Amino acid sequence: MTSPITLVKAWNLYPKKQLGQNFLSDPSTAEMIVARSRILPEDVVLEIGAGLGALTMPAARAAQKVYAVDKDHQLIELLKTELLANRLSNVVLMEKDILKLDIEALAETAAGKFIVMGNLPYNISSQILVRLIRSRTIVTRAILMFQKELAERLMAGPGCKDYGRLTVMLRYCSDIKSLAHIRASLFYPKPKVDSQVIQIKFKDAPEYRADDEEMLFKVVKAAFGKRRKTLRNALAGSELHIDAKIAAGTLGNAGIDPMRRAETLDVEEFVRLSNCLGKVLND
Ligand SMILES: C[S@@+](CC[C@H](N)C(=O)[O-])C[C@H]1O[C@@H](n2cnc3c(N)ncnc32)[C@H](O)[C@@H]1O
Repeated sequence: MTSPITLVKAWNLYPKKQLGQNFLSDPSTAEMIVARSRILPEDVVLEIGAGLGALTMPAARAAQKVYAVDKDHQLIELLKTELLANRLSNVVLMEKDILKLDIEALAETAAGKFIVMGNLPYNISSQILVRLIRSRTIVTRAILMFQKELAERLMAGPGCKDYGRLTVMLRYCSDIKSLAHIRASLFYPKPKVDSQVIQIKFKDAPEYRADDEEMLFKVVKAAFGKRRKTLRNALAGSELHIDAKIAAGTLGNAGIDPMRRAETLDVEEFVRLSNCLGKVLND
């Protein structure tokens, strides 16, 4: 792997802050991440934000095929040359905004298990995660690098200040674990904070199934939208368009004290609440 500083200078590029361009500059760290990802020769990988190819190249050596997506035209051109120089012919480069990519359609064309990986642009990490949760029937696993703060939020348990909307959505449909901690000094340019690599393994079926998943995600969003408020007030002043009386009654039916706050509820309680609210709204 040619160092990012050398490549960036040779191609007269400037890392773009608005695209979250902090390139992993240590090849052994990239190798370690791919090794811990346990990619098999039959696997197909979708890499989000390929950049200068730090993860693309070791992933291509491990997998059957890699779809490497990046929005930046210059980086795609550069990576084309790097892949040729490294004789890697199983990478399909895609110059595309990941938020506009039809992941389901791509996965359907893939003959093999579909694994998503990436050192995510920090400014759209949460949006990407929500998209993956919605596309999870076709994604076996995701191995994603996040800024440490977001990673800690994703791994938090009920009662913690970091526990939030994405934590509950992920806990509902996946098992997650930390694969590695990566120091900020291993990126160019150096970001302000360290990163963490997390593996998200989507469950075949949730342990506590919501009758209506969209309703569950709306309830979770509403509850954490005003996390300082009691659940009764958070739900009442939300996009669910229910008043405080209905909110309190529904919480009571679900066996949840209306005076509790969102961060104290576990996934099973959110599912119960969403199922009760679905019944009330459909009556
Ligand atoms: C943190 S860098 C990671 C680069 C490389 N994977 C690495 O580890 O060194 C994030 C990459 O995502 C790309 N990117 C940013 N926004 C994107 C978007 N909406 N769609 C696709 N790629 C995007 C950036 O151009 C950048 O190359």
